[in-house]
Amino acid sequence: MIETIELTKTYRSVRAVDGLSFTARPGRVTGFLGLNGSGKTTTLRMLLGLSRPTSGAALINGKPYAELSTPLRQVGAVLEQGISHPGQSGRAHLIGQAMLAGASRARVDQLLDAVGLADAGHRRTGDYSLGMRQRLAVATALLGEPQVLVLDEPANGLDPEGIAWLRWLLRGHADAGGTVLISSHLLAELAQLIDDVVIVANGQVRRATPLTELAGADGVRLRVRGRDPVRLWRAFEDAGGKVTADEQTPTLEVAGLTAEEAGEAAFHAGVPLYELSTDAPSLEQIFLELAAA
Ligand SMILES: Nc1ncnc2c1ncn2[C@@H]1O[C@H](COP(=O)(O)OP(=O)(O)OP(=O)(O)O)[C@@H](O)[C@H]1O
Repeated sequence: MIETIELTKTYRSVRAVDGLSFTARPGRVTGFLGLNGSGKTTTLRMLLGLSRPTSGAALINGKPYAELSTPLRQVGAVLEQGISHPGQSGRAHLIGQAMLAGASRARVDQLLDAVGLADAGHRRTGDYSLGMRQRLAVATALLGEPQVLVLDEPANGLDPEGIAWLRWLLRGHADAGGTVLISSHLLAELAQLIDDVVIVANGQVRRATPLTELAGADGVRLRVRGRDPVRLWRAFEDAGGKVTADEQTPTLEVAGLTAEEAGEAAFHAGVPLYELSTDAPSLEQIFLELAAA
């Protein structure tokens, strides 16, 4: 479980994180989304004890990172910066980290296999591609078999196959009861993966909701064309809809009514309809609207 409570971080005049409160729950993959500079990395760094909050709290399983008794066994992290020495092999890097996390060599080999680096384990990490470095970072995060995973832009540098692999891995972790928090500035990249979404802008939460409820009924617009647009307009407004017109065509756009309600209203007004369709905004559109400061 991950929780931030009124979390705030200021750098001189910049409020990088501004009273941020959200929860990422076990069994769920939570997407932490915002445009560049919205405060995601700063928040994750505070969760991982790499930066101290100006005020508020960032908690892993109910405690600040610094108070966790066995942090590497409770939380695994993939951060943007490289973590390994370029001259070291991937396997040597993992063995060094395994000692800190109290993990065995058998676990190192098992993880190299699980992240698709079994054949590249002996190669210098300096020669790894960005995607391979991301895979190594994921293996490092998993060493201590932590319940909580925090990943900052992990899809960076991964090809479609790598993204599919990451999705499979994180889904499995959450389905086994783990908590996964994953940041990105692209909703499209995560839409197939996440259960819940927390959208931030200017260091504040704009929306925290299950992904399936992000669009909500308010987001759906109807496109309606009929014989008498003026009477239709009035009928829809009388039924509680909010109507706008497309200037180029006699088509009305209606918010706040279902297709059934609009059809009934047109019928009662005695206006034949030529077209009635629903126009749901894409998740990306909604995200961009919410994320724009
Ligand atoms: N060490 C620092 N000193 C001063 N300002 C900082 C520092 N770290 C972050 N900031 C500022 O805080 C704000 C939030 O930055 P942060 O890196 O958390 O955003 P982000 O959402 O992770 O962005 P991105 O998607 O580009 O990684 C930005 O305005 C940034 O310039």
